Amino acid sequence: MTHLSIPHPEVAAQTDVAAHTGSGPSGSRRVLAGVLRQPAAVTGLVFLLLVAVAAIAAPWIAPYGPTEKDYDATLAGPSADHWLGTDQLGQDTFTRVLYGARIALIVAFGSVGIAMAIGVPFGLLLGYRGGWRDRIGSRLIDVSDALPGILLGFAVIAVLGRGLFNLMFAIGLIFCMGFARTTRAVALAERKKLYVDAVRVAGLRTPAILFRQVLPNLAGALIVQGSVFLASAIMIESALSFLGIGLESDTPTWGAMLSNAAANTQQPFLAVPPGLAIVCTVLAFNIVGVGIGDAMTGTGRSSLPRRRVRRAAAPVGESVTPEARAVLEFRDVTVAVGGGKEPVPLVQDVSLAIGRAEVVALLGESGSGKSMLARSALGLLPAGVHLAGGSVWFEGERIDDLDERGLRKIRGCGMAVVLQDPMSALSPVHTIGRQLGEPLRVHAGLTGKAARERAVELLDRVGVEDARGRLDDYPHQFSGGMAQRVAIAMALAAGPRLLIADEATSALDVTTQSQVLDLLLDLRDEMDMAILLITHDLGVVAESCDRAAVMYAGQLVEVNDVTSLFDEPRHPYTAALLAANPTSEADVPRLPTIPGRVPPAGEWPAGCHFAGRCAHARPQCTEGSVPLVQDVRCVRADELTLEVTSR
Ligand SMILES: Nc1ncnc2c1ncn2[C@@H]1O[C@H](COP(=O)(O)OP(=O)(O)OP(=O)(O)O)[C@@H](O)[C@H]1O
Repeated sequence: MTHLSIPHPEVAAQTDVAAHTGSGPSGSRRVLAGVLRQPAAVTGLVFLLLVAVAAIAAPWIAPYGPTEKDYDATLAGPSADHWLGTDQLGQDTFTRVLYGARIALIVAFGSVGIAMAIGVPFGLLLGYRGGWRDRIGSRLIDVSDALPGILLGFAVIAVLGRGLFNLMFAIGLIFCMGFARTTRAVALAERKKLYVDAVRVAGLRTPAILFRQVLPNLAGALIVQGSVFLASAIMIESALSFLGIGLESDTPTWGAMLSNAAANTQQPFLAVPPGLAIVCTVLAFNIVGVGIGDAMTGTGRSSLPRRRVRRAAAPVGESVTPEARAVLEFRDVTVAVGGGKEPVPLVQDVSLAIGRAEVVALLGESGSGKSMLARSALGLLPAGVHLAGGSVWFEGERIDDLDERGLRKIRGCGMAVVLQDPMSALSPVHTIGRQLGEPLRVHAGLTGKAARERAVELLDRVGVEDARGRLDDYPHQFSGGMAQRVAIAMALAAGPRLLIADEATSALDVTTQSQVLDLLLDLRDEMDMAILLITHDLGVVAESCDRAAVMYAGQLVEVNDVTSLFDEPRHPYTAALLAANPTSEADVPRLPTIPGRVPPAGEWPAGCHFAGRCAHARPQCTEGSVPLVQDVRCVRADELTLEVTSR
C-alpha cells in the first residue's frame, strides 16, 4: 500500500463528501430500457421522433413553400397534388402541417426551457432555505396557480407584443411556478438527508450543494413534469394562435390553421390535419411522460435506506487532557428544541474537550443526546433545535456563533465526519472519482489530472485495491467496508484536525470493523488527528479510545480514561451500561439489562436523571440538580464502589 502524505489542512483539500442519491447512475440506461418495455410509450416515442424529423426536414420534404399560394385550388380536398387539401388561399395543408410541427416543437421546448430556468432555481432556493423565504415563495406559487394561464399569456403578449420569443416567454411564465412547486417539494425533503449534511460539512457552498448535489435528484421529476408541460405548451400555443394572438397570421401554426378552418366551414376537412396533429402530439408527449415516470419508479433514491444522522460528540470539559490544547471544546452547552418561553432541553450543560490526536468515545443509550451534541459542533442542528446556552470552540476559536461562511472554513479541513452508512452518504449518481474530486477541488484547488492522482493516492492509502481502476465506479459497486473506506478517504482529503466518526463501524462485519478501526488509528498517528467516536460498541471503545464520555438523558454523567472507566466506573449508570454489554465478562447467568428506559426530553426528573433506574439511589439524589464534579455526576460518587454487574 502506498503511503500517502496527507496534505496539511491549509494546503490540502478537505473532507468527507458524502453525497446524495438520485435518479440513479446507470439510471438513464435503466429508465430508457424501462420505457422501451412499454408499448404505449414506445409508440408515443416513435410518433414524436417522426414529428421531430418532419419538423427538421420540412424544407426538404414539403412539396410546396409554407406560404406558397395556388389560387386555382382554394379550399380543395385531398388530391394527388395536395395530399391534405388546401386552404382558402390555396396554401398546401400538408406543407403547413409540417412547418407547423417546427413551430410547435420550438415553442414547446423553448417555453419549457424558460419555465425551468426560472422555476427550478426558485424552487430549489425555497425548499433548501425554508423559513420565511419558503413561506412567502409558497404563497406566491399558490397565487400564481389561481391565475388562469391563458389570461397570463394574453397579458404578457399584450405587453411585449407578438413574436416567437415573446410567445415562448409567456408560456414559460405560465409553467415556471409548476416547476418551482415540484422543485421546492423535492428540495425540502432532500435538504434533511445525510448527503446534504455531509457536503455541507465538506464545506461546499449553497449554490454548489443545490445545483450539483440536490438538483440531480430532481432529474426524474423534472423530466416527467417537463414532458407533460411540453404537451400543455403545444395546446396553449395552439389556443393563442387560434385566438389570433399567437404568432403572425401568415406563420404556419397548427392553432392558426384550426382558426382558419373555423372561418371556412365550407371545407370541413380543413380542420382535420391540424386537429389531429395537435391531439396526437399532445397525447404522445403525455404517454411518453407517464412512461418515463413509470420506468423511473424504484430507480431513484427512495430505494436507499434513510439513516439516522449522527455527528460527532465531544469530550468532557474539565477533563481535557491538560497537556494538550483542546481541538474541540464544548463549554456548558445546552441544546434545546422549540422556541417560546419554555424550550425543551435535549442536551444540558455539557462541558467536554478533545485534545490533539486524542481518541474520545461518546457513549450512552439511544436518546441520550450524543448526536445533538455533535451536531451543535458542526452547526448542523435540525430545524427547530438550537443552541440554547454555552459555546463551542475549535482550536481556541469560538465557532457556535459563526455563519455558514465561517463554518465552511472549519468544516472539512478542520472537522470532518464519517457516517454510519457510507451508502446513504455517497451519491449514487456520481462516480467515486468525481465525489472524491469535489473536496479536492473546493479545498485544495485541484482539478483534472492532479485531482485524479490525489484521489488515487487517497483511495490507496485507505486500502481500496486497484484504486485507479475503481475511480470510475459508482458507490453501489463497492462493498460496505470498501464504501466506508471511500468515505474515510473523502473525510481525510483536506487533512482535518478532528474526525467525527458517528457509528462509523456499526454497519460493518467484525473483521471489516476491526480493519477500519485500525485504519482510523493509523491515520490518527500519521496526521495527529483527534477522533470523536460515537458508538454503542464498548469493545470498540476499549480497543481504540483514550477516554470516554458517558451521556445519560442529555447530561454527561462520567468522563474517564478508558482503562479506569472499564475497571472502576464511578457513576452507577456507567457500571450498568458496562454490565449490559453483550461481551461483558461479568459472570452472570443471563445478560443483564438496565431496567426502565431513558426518560424522554421534557420529562427529565429533578435531581439525578438516572435516579429512577439506579440501584444506589437515595432521597438526596432527587433533591436538587447534580453537578459534574471531578468528571462524575453522582452525589454518592465518593462513597460508592461500583462493580460491573446488574442491579
Ligand atoms: N429533529 C429533532 N427535533 C426534536 N427533538 C429531536 C430531534 N432529533 C432528536 N431529538 C430528540 O433529542 C434527544 C437526543 O437525541 P439524540 O439523537 O441526540 O440521541 P443519541 O444519544 O444520539 O441517540 P442514538 O444513539 O439513538 O442516536 C432525544 O430525546 C430525541 O428524541
